[in-house]
Amino acid sequence: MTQKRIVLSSDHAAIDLRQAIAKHLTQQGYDVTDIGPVTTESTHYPLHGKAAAEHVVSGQSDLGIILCGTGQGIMMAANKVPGIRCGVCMDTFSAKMIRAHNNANMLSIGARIVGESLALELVDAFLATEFEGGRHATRADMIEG
Ligand SMILES: O=C(CO)[C@H](O)[C@H](O)[C@H](O)COP(=O)(O)O
Repeated sequence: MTQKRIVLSSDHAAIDLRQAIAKHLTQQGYDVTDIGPVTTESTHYPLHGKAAAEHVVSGQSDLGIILCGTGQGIMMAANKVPGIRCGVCMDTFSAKMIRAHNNANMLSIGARIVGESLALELVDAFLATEFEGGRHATRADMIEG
């Protein structure tokens, strides 16, 4: 099944890259919900990671893409929400594999590490890949605890 509804969020470190991703996905026909923030005023990544994660687990979006300076802090915050499996990716192989093997429902990107061109490739790889299930479902289920 194609996952069409995508929620985006970030902290202040990733506003421009997040908006470029939103434009890219909208052009491809995805139903994008960008929950901000919209200014570069300093903010707190845990708030935005949690808000995007709750958008996914509540069923308002199928998948989420979140960003902060490194991608790490906002990923940690998202993963605290039960039902979220989020990984930070800097290469397209990982972006595919967190879907294929880990059934990740969120992707995190570090805007102070990854440029726009690679970020769009990461997003495309993540969204184009389906979970393979089988032995990977057994393992993904074990993560839920
Ligand atoms: O990368 C981050 C967390 O993993 C966030 O972007 C933080 O905001 C960063 O650590 C600190 O950024 P700041 O602009 O120096 O406040």
